[in-house]
Amino acid sequence: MIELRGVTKTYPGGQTAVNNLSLDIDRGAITVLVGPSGCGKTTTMRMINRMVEPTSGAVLVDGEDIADRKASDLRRSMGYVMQSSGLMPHRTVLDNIATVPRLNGVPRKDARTRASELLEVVGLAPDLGRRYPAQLSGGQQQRVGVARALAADPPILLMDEPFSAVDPVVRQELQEELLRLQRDMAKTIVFVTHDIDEATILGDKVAVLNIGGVLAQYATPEEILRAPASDFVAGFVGRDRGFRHLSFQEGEGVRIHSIQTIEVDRLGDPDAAVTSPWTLAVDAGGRPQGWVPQNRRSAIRSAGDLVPGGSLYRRGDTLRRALDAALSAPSGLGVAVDDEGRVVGSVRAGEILELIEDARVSRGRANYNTAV
Ligand SMILES: Nc1ncnc2c1ncn2[C@@H]1O[C@H](COP(=O)(O)OP(=O)(O)OP(=O)(O)O)[C@@H](O)[C@H]1O
Repeated sequence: MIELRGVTKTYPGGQTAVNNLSLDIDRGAITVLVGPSGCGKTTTMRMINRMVEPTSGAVLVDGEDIADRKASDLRRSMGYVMQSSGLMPHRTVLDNIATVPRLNGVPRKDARTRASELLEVVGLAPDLGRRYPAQLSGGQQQRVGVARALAADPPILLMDEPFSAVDPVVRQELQEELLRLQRDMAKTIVFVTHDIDEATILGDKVAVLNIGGVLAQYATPEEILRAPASDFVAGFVGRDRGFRHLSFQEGEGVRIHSIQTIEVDRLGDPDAAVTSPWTLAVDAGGRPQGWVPQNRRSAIRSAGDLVPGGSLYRRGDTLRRALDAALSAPSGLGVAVDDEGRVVGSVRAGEILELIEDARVSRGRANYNTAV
């Protein structure tokens, strides 16, 4: 566990970046520090590996004051991933990943073997290991940055805006990858971001900081969305928080209705019945391909003529996914699929809203009153 005990950092020149911050960071979990630009996130993180020394207060790791540890040893026991991947441009990807193990005395061959394994762990092809960082895309560089931070198998991983320089699609992939890795690794991860969505997706716990490194709220993402502790937090969490909170509500009770389907191969067959206002076209494996509106049946003769579908709801997904499936479907019928992606039926927005309302009521009035 990492404990910040009344930590303050005033930079030379008088800027107080972090003011009397106390925080217990759980072992084996992802703790996200989030807040507006300049609120002291990076300073806080850097006090954990002594890249920045606190002006007062203490940081403890497993009960030991890190001021008593040699800074270079401490840093090697913590992986560090930055926004710009921070890779050394004149070294190959493999050598970059092997850097810290080499510094720790691991023989070159062993360090490179481990580096190759790590490339695979972070989802990169082995042949990329021979390239130089400039020959990789931004997203690939960030993956290498993660591999390098993991190379010495440190119990603690510090990640400072590691995914903010890549486009939203790659960013989502990297977030999913990190969560997948974390399920196996169970590292103690401290993750800095200014993006509240990223914070709520990744964090087991989220610390919202205000300017001056003042802790505004420290709670689970679910709680921060449901019950922001102050106007500042509510404002920072921003719009759609009610909707985003649905990400934390299980969609198990969602009713699945039967749905009329037609195989795409039969679209050209005028005898193939389309009796519902909207019929879902499926491939031979039963996977959804798009919609046939009854009033345009004659114009839809092949897969290319179909009206595109919306998002899909898998059984067990959250209420947010269920509602999104229903709202994004042109038919108003959210398509529900099984784990293999085969259509199992449809879900309806009105029923999902009823479930949301039921859940709200059963959470209890007192609880809800603190949320609004
Ligand atoms: N080396 C430094 N010397 C003086 N002031 C600094 C130094 N580093 C940071 N600061 C100031 O301390 C405050 C907090 O900076 P910090 O980088 O920790 O914030 P942050 O929340 O990580 O910001 P961002 O999201 O913009 O990266 C800012 O006002 C910043 O200008």
